[in-house]
Amino acid sequence: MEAGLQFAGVKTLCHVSSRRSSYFRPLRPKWLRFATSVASASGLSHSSVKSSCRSRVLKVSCEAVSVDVLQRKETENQGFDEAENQMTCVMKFGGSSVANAERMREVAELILGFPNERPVIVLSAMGKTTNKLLLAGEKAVGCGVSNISSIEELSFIKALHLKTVEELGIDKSTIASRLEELEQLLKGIAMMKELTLRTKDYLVSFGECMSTRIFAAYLNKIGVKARQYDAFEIGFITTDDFTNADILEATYPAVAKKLIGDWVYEPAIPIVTGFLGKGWRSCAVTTLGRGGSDLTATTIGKALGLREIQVWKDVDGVLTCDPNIYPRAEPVPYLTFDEAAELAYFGAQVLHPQSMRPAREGDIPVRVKNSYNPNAPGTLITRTRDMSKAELTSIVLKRNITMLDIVSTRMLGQFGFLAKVFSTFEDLGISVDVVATSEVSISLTLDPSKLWSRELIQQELDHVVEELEKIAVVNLLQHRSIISLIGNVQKSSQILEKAFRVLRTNKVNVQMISQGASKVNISLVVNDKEAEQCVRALHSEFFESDLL
Ligand SMILES: Nc1ncnc2c1ncn2[C@@H]1O[C@H](COP(=O)(O)OP(=O)(O)O)[C@@H](O)[C@H]1O
Ligand SMILES: N[C@@H](CC(=O)OP(=O)(O)O)C(=O)O
Repeated sequence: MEAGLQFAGVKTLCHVSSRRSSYFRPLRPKWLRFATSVASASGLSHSSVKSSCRSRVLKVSCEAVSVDVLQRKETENQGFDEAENQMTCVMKFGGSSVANAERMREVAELILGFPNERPVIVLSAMGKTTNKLLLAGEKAVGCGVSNISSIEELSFIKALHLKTVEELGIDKSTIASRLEELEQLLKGIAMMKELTLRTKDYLVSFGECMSTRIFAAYLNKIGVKARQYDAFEIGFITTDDFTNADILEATYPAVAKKLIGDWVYEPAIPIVTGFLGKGWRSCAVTTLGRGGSDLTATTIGKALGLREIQVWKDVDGVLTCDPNIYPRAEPVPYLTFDEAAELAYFGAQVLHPQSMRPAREGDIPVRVKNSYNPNAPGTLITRTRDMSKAELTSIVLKRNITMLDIVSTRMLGQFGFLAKVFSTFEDLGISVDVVATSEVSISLTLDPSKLWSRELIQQELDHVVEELEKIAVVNLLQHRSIISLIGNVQKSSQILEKAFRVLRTNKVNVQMISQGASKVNISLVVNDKEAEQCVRALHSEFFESDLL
């Protein structure tokens, strides 16, 4: 029996007989995953996969072929157990999961507790290191070069990392040069008296660069082969939007090629920095926005075609609302990618807003788990789920929103009004979140993540209003919140009936309502001051009324 990897023009790249211990065992999903990874690693997009009882054929859409991974193994003429033992999943651990030496030990144990998995590990910076680095940078701007070593946050970061290294019994040299470089960088910031977005990204990268080095060294020390990777060195190519960069397509084949190539050469658990990338023009370190390690994990999952992506947090999964607002929030067992994306986009801090995109594209399940309570089932996020009994899944709050009411000054029926409004936002580079329209009026909210990360906010808003006032009467409303009801919008009447009953009882006036095209989200805009109380009341109604 033969299996083949074929490329467009039906060029056979290699045939491997099943008599030998082979790369490809026909009809096995593992084989198919591997072949897909190799195609990706070679920069080839695969267009179709065929299978028959005699062979599986992977067709790809271009002829350029460089499958060095295969060729190397063929010449070694070995069995391809490593390929059979491809990496199986990605496990991402957030800052809270790797906050100190004890937590790192527990995470190592947790990973080793899955003997059937061969994971890629993605780590965030230890504990609150990212916040501390940013604060240290801000202080450095004004404190003078000679005072750098007395910045409290720098001392804290040094002490935390050195203590961790010592407690784990690994060599100080693992991070010593990083700490020295960090101090030099802060001196540079003090000298320049400025902290640009580009420098901010370089500054925060020290967090992930140190946590991954420490963890990889610890695994090696306890006899588990591990290899540390800086994402910006292995093909995480991004836009040059410092502090909020987007991952570019070129990332997938590059990352697959590097990780699979190294694994095949000598298997070792990859320990990859979350959150970081490399700007395609600047070649400087970029970051993917706060919480961006989730996106690193899903990107690797898609790049390698892994079976599962796990994100390990400090809560029992995605909850029915933010536990900081309402501690009785409950874990949500199942979500679709659409629900999770909407939930993340509308402010649930538990997942990075862009992180569902690669998982959805690669159709790879995402499991949100608690590293403090590994036995809890967590949340499983997949393409589809049984919605027949689902009503509301989760309630999300996004605070400090700016809302605009725009009413056309022209006659009813004037075409082109909406186009003019949106082209104004496009010209000013401002994204819009929630929209409700009639023919001559439009209410919308502005995306705070795009807006608040910039300076000159008030001037920008004034400018927006000035531009829009050329065609409309504009009312700017600040200090609003969006409450998003995520769930089965096929039951929207039922959801709205309950929601409005609660809001009426609480004497809350809804200022705008919108149901997104994704059909999983109804958004309500209310005053900031009333928002938390609304979320608590809605939670009681939707998730606890059975208990009363
Ligand atoms: N709907 C929600 N479900 C779960 N956690 C939420 C939700 N909304 C907000 N959170 C907060 O998100 C935190 C987990 O996200 P994050 O801090 O990014 O984790 P990590 O740093 O471990 O990746 C939780 O501790 C919780 O306070
Ligand atoms: N360290 C980065 C990236 C990240 O993803 O962190 P966490 O997984 O702890 O949210 C941040 O704090 O934003």
